[in-house]
Amino acid sequence: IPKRGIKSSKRCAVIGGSGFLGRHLVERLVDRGYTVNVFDIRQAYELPGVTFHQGDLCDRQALLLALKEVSVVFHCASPAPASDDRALFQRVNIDGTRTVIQACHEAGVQKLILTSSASVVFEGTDIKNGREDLPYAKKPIDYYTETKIVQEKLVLEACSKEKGFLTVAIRPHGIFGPRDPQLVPILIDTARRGKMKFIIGDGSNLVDFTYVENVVHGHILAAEHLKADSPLCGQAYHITNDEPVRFWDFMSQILEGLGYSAPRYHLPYTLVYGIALLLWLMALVLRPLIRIKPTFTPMRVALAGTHHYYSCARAKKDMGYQPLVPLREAIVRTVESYPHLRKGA
Ligand SMILES: NC(=O)C1=CN([C@@H]2O[C@H](COP(=O)(O)OP(=O)(O)OC[C@H]3O[C@@H](n4cnc5c(N)ncnc54)[C@H](O)[C@@H]3O)[C@@H](O)[C@H]2O)C=CC1
Ligand SMILES: CC(C)CCC[C@@H](C)[C@H]1CC[C@H]2C3=C(CC[C@]12C)[C@@]1(C)CCC(=O)C[C@@H]1CC3
Repeated sequence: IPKRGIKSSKRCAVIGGSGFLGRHLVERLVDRGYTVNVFDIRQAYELPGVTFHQGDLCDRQALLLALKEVSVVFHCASPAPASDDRALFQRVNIDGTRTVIQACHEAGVQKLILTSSASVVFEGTDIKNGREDLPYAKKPIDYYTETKIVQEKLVLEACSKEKGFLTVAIRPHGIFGPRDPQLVPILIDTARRGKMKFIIGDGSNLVDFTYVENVVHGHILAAEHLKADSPLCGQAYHITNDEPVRFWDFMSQILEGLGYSAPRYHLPYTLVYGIALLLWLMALVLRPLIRIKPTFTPMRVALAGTHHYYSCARAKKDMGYQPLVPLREAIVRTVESYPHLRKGA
């Protein structure tokens, strides 16, 4: 029988706690006096006050061991978007999230905080100051996004005040910061291969990039404000730096900060998108024979060439969210954290 109510509210589990966001979240939770269980397919580090449970979140029995005595669960595990593996996304993000919800019920967990994504409403066309009531993308831009939509719906629909199980979804966008395995490493790899010479479109499109510590702050605020009588129950919240920036200015600042040239020449958006689509289709057809990983995927081109920034008004109103680290400072800290990616290093 689940024992709700007698557990410490500062005992939590972070599923995906070995990952980029997960580890920053774990570190902050420990600083705030939480006892943390990490559940992940890999153990990436050790930290006093943190117990590691290695396992796959699709394995309910393994999860149950990590959720024992836990009152709050943060679920921030996902296969990397770049894997582009439909079956894997379906298994982990959809079936696995069902298993997480079931295990939370069995273990008597009181709160589940999901890391969703602002991309659940993005279809490859402009979004300006988008609010959470925008409809989910009818034509999601890739398999990753398709399964993030289903995942978010599953978690929000599971919210039940009657059962004493409360859920909320955090939708960050373009997370960056120290130890990020995606944005900066992919950008620098592309530059090193001489492919960062072009700006896709006219370069004026505004986008949200969110410093990892601000994303962590949003998650902890959500967990601490999520109560049966709070407006957070079963809701989604955008968490960004609240400072939309030109996509190409942001990329240029990172590139120049690490000693690389910023892109200068312009290419028409529709041309690059068309080529990316063609390459993606070719890669799909050839997959049984050879695995090709194009750098400029349709998803990346759409992200690089359209406006997509989101309003955080709901998070400000319901949980008092304000970004802790402004964009300028966040870029400086990020650039300093990658000495090994500097030009010539
Ligand atoms: N990085 C970004 O820009 C954004 C990320 N997100 C979401 O934030 C969350 C965290 O992303 P990142 O930290 O960037 O990714 P990450 O790849 O660094 O971390 C994900 C973690 O999940 C773990 N994991 C994957 N499959 C698992 C499984 N079957 N069982 C247990 N653990 C598993 C991985 O081992 C990894 O440690 C994800 O849910 C992602 O969808 C949302 C918006 C933007
Ligand atoms: C090759 C260049 C045109 C772009 C290099 C940078 C990109 C790798 C990143 C720019 C925007 C990022 C982003 C994500 C991953 C990394 C970028 C494409 C996400 C897809 C990660 C997962 C999400 O939920 C949404 C993110 C949107 C922004």
